[in-house]
Amino acid sequence: MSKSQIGVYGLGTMGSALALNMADHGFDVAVTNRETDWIAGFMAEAGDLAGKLHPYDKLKDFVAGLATPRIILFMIPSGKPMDMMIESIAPLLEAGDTIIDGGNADFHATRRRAQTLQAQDLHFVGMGVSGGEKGARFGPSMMVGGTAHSWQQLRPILRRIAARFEGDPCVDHLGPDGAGHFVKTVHNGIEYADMQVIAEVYGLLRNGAAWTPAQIGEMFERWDRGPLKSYLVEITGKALQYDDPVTGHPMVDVIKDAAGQKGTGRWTVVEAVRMGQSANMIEAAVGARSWSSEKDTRQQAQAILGGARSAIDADADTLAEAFLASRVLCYAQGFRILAAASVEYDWTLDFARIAEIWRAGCIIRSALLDDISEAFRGDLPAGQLILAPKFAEMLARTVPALRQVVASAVHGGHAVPAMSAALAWYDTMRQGFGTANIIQAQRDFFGHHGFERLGEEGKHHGPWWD
Ligand SMILES: NC(=O)C1=CN([C@@H]2O[C@H](COP(=O)(O)OP(=O)(O)OC[C@H]3O[C@@H](n4cnc5c(N)ncnc54)[C@H](OP(=O)(O)O)[C@@H]3O)[C@@H](O)[C@H]2O)C=CC1
Ligand SMILES: O=C(CO)[C@H](O)[C@H](O)COP(=O)(O)O
Repeated sequence: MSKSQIGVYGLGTMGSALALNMADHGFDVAVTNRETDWIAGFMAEAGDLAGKLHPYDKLKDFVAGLATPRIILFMIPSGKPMDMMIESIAPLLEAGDTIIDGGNADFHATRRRAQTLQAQDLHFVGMGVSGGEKGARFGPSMMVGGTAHSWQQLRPILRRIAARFEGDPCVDHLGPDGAGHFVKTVHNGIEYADMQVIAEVYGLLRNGAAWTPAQIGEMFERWDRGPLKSYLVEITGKALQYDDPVTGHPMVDVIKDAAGQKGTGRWTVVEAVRMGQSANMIEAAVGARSWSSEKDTRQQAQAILGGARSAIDADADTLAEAFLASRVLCYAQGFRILAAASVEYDWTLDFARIAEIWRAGCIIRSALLDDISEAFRGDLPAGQLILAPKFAEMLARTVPALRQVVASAVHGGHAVPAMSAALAWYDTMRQGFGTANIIQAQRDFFGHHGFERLGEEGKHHGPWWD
C-alpha cells in the first residue's frame, strides 16, 4: 500500500470532518483515534471515501503508514492531552516531520511546544481551524503558525481543503509558532462579542418590544441579505424559527439561558490586558457568559430586586444600524489586539490577509471583512480601522442609532453590556482630551507618582506636595 500524505489523529467532530474533507480532495489520509473502537464506525460512515482513508489501531503503525517527511494533524483537546500525545509520538518521528495541533490551543503552549520539538529537529504547527463541523468537512478557514518548512509541506493540502472566497483559499501562513493559534483565539474573541451583540438585539426585541422568536428570526433573515450579512446572523435567524419538537414552544424558549465557554474568549481578554490593551466588547461578552451561568443567583435577585423592564424606543431599522456600528467596533478591537501581539512577539502579522482568510469558512465570516481587508491594504490613519475613511463614515452614520438603542435600553432596564461597551470605547477614542488627567492627579496626590505636564517633558508633581 502506498503511504498516506497526511495523518489525522482524533476522529471526533472536527478530526473526522477534516479527514473526510482531505479524502474528498483526493488525498490519502491515515487515521487513528485514542478509543480505537471508534475507528471502525468512522470508516463505515465514510462510504465511497473509505478507499482514501487508511485506519490504524496502533500509533507506531499509523506513523509508519505516512510518507516522509511526515505530517500529522491532531484534532484533540488542547492542554494536557496534546502534551501527552507529543510525548508518545515524538520518539516515533524523524527529523523534518511536522506535528500540527489543529485544536483551540493557548498560543503560549504552542510556542513552548514548538521550541521543545525544534530541539529534536521536529516541526510544530499551531493551526487555528474555524467553521465548526460543517466548515471542517466542506471548507474551513485555517490560520497557520509554524516554520516555512512546515508550510511548504502543508500548503498544497490546506489550500485544497479550505473554504474559498471568490476562488481565494481561506488559509495562510501567518507567522511562526503561536501566531496561528493567537489569531484563532482573537477570532473567537470577536465571535464572542458578535454573538453577544446578537443576543442583546434579540433581548431588546423580545423583552422590550414583545416580538416573538419567529418574528425576530425573520428579521435576522432579512438582515442577512444586507450589510449585516454574516454566518452568525444567518444561523441565529434560522435557530429562532425552530419549534421544540417536545413541547411545541419556540426552541429558544426551552434552552437554558446559561452560556458555556471553553476558554478562547477569556484568553483573548487576558492577552489583551497583559499587553496593556483593552477590548471592552470582548470583556463584556466573556463577562456576560459568566453572569449567564449564575442562573440560581439571578433568579433569587429577580425576586428581591425586581426584574421590571419597559418598552424600548427603537425600531428594527435603528437596531440594525446599532448592530452594524457595534460590529465595526468589535472587529476594530480584535484587530487592535492582533496589532499589539504582532509587535510584542515580532510576528509581522498581515492584517489584510487575516481579514481575507476570515471572509469564508469561519464562524465570524461577514460582509464587512472584505471592506476590512481593503482598509488594511489602503492608507489607514494610525493603523486604526475606525479611522479608515469607509469605517469612519459608516460609524458617523450608525453611531447615533447605537446611542439611541443603548440609551433606551439603559432607561428601560435592559442589560446591553456589549453594545454599551462599544459606545463607551467609541466615545473615549473620539476625544483628543479625556479625563485621565484626573487619574494622574489622584495618583500623584496619594502616591507621589508624578505626571507629565501638557507640552512638557519629564515628571512633575502637583502643588499638593509643596
Ligand atoms: N467543535 C468545534 O466547533 C471546534 C473545535 N475546535 C477544537 O478542535 C479540537 C477537537 O474538538 P472536537 O472535534 O469538537 O472534539 P470532540 O470531543 O468531538 O473530539 C475529541 C477528540 O479528541 C480525542 N481525545 C480526547 N482526549 C484525548 C486524550 N487525552 N488523548 C488523546 N485523544 C484524546 C477524542 O478521542 P476519544 O474518541 O478516544 O475520546 C476525540 O477523538 C479541540 O481542541 C477544539 O477546541 C476547533 C474549532 C471548532
Ligand atoms: O472555535 C470554535 C468556533 O470558532 C469552537 O466552536 C469553540 O468551542 C467556541 O468557543 P466556546 O465553546 O467557548 O463558545
